[in-house]
Amino acid sequence: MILSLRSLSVERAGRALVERLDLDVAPGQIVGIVGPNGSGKSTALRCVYRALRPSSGAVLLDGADLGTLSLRDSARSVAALTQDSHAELDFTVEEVVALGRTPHARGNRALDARERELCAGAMARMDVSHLAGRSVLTLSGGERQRVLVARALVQEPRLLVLDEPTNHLDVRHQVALLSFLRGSGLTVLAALHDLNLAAAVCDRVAVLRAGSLVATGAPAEVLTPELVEDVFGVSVTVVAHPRTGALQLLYDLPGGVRT
Ligand SMILES: Nc1ncnc2c1ncn2[C@@H]1O[C@H](COP(=O)(O)OP(=O)(O)OP(=O)(O)O)[C@@H](O)[C@H]1O
Repeated sequence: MILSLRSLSVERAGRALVERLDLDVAPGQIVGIVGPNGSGKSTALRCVYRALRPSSGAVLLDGADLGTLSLRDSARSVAALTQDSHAELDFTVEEVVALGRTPHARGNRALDARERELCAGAMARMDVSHLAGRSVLTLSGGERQRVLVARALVQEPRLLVLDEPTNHLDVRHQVALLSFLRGSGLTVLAALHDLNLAAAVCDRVAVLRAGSLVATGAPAEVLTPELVEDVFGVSVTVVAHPRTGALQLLYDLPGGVRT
């Protein structure tokens, strides 16, 4: 396993935000964490990218307790796109993407040819090459999100942690990002709100409710109408996509056909 959460618990102000969470991510797998607002998805991810220290339990990276690694060593292995990824400095897009190489750099050296190519490739992949010289302060939410994904990619991590990666992205860029992840061979742990996107992209889905794991497994096993009703309080019909066969959750929205 690249990543194992072992009985991970996080408490704040006497309340368990995450409670005895066990979760494994194998090499090349995409594992999604889904759950209602406030169920502990971001809190669990924060422990993986070391913005939070667990109250008990452990995060193992390649079998080693993450808490025993230096921050620099773990940053070489784990890249994160977070809910609080700030790009508040007046850097250009190109400069922000290049910052992804920081954990691998010795001293203040310039990027070598391979790294420059890596940055250019990640910017092209995320469709931000045309923004290279722009200040990140002037970007739209979705453009900024794509720049931050490019920065995480140039980190060449063993594990990519993504907290709501499709936030702010238009449909085209959502599909492009998820198709890229699917074909990339990257090992990914992602918190996702959209259950259809989770079903389309994840090898395994973990469902959290009030900090506890209620189900884990392949999307088709886990995302049943019963579970979605029980955990999210929403009634759904599950169908197979008529062309691709992919699992689709149809929400019973009010209204029906307008006449
Ligand atoms: N520092 C903190 N102190 C107290 N409570 C906190 C703290 N950080 C988060 N929480 C609470 O912990 C719970 C879990 O938060 P978290 O951000 O992990 O949820 P989430 O599943 O990612 O939610 P969302 O879907 O809304 O992004 C929430 O109820 C939140 O208010």
